[in-house]
Amino acid sequence: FANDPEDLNLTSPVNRHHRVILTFPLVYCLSLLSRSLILIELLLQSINMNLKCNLLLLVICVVSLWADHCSCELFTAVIDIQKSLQQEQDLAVALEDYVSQEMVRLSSVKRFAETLKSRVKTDDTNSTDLTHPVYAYLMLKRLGVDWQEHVKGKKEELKNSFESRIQNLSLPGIEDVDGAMDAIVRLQDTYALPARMLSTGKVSHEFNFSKSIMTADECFAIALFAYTKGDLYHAKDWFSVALGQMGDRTISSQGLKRSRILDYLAYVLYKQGHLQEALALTNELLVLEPGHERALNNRAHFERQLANELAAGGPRRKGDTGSAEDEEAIRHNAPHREGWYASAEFQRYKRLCRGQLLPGDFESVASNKPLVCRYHRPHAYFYLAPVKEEIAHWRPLIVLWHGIIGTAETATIRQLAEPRLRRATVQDPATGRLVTARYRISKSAWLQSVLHPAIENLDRRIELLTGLSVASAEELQGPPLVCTKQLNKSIYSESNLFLQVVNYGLGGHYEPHYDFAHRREVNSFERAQGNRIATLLYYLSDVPAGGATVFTDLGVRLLPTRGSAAFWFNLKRSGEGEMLTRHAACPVLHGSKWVMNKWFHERDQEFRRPCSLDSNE
Ligand SMILES: O=C(O)CCC(=O)C(=O)O
Ligand SMILES: [Fe+2]
Repeated sequence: FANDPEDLNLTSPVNRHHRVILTFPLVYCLSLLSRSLILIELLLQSINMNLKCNLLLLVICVVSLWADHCSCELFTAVIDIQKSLQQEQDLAVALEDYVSQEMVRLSSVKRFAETLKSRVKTDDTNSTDLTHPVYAYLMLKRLGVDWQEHVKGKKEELKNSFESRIQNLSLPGIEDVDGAMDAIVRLQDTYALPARMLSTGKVSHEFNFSKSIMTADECFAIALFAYTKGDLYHAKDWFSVALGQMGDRTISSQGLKRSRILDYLAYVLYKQGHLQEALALTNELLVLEPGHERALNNRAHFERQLANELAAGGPRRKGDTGSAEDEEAIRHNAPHREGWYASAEFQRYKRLCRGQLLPGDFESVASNKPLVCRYHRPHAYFYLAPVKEEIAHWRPLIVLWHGIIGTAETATIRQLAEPRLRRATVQDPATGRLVTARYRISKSAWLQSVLHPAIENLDRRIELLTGLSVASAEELQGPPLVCTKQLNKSIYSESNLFLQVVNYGLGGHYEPHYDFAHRREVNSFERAQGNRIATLLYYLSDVPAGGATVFTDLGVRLLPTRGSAAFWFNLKRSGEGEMLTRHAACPVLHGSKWVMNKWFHERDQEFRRPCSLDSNE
């Protein structure tokens, strides 16, 4: 059977060449890429058919160029995506130039072909003549070299000049389109957004981009993306929307066939146990393409299954009916959700991101103290301008300090960080190596205090505010943990003040984690500076939708506001990690989220935050 439910890969209508389709632009947040490709398509249509093949090559060449040269992972920082918008015009001009040069070249090739043809007609050379060395030489030259020079030489020349021109642009790559699709599906999953809503550019009640209505092709590509990842739940949603966007058409303007969507959708429905619906769609497909072999097989298979079920006493319990409960069950059973993504913690994380608070959230187990907002004067420095402190949680203490960093300061820091942004990494606990990961989508830059007086001022302010020393605060980006082995104490006290500035990407997030290192981790912070005793997380931007910082074990949700900072101790006074500080950055739904981390280390805090004999403190 084509549709053996045990064998997804074999029966799946997806094959490798679908990856090409996946490279097409689909997501409004990468609309520049989408428009570039539409431009290519328009150029294709507007010129004569002879050029079509040639230009198809051009498209392939552009796509492969993107794949080759762009390892910059634009999707991992919104600021980079914004910058690449400027490239669109340059790409359009480069393509237009290339097309006109190609047209000149092709007309010369055409002329050459005509000359050859007329020569053949008038030439009376016969095979005996070719025993003559001069005749033979002329003929061999003509056929061996001359035509190649005419056709191949110029082509290479044009292609190379076009390629080098394109290489100077930092265009998005295939990984960016994949990253954008991944982001869409992540946002959909985290914030429980229906594909229909997203397809019209609506990510929340406040944000509705009517400019960004997705076409059937664009929805289909996201569906395929989810499908290839084994995420049938979201694939089904997007295939359905793609079908809806087709209206009555049997083929879209970009060549997507209705039958193809029906094929996938029927299969996904079947995999989810919705036999009746799968059969209905397969029948619809067969009306369009009566000879469709897989559909014929499938129909027979579905009918047999339905008959078996009927014989066994009607449809299976809930499940074939597409009820909400069943959807939920499928969602949990979907292959890619096993383990972590199906865990209670991940569900709690998503709930907190959505802002669905439950009784007990924000409440300290060990304290009945009410949460308060107050003016805080930890030092005489703050006498005239007290800090606006909001207690978000008592034990462990998590506070928000509002207006702790000015708008001009946030702008300066963002400017300093921008050219230094690199894809954020995480440490592989087993090897100690820094690696990129899907669970952390952002770019970060490390700024030294001496870089700008604004940072030095800030450091002084936070030393007075937290009572902690910044002398052992985080060192160098690459790789900070490994570096601790090589750096000695004197280096720390000289180049001590580093800040990590982060710009999140599309749907950018950082899944639940601890900021402190576990003892079992290779290269844990222990050696030179000690572990990360506390975190100060500055918010350098507002985030219009999404992007909250959530503490999954405490049920605490902090909303970023430009100029505020969150502070908490990662370690107990005994030096043990505070396991309740597990926290995460929720996916950014809309906007460009900037944060800055200051990680304080244990060293130099001995007298500022002395140990306690109480192991719980
Ligand atoms: O951006 C946030 O909200 C949290 C960031 C964070 O936890 C981190 O960078 O370690
Ligand atoms: Fe963190």
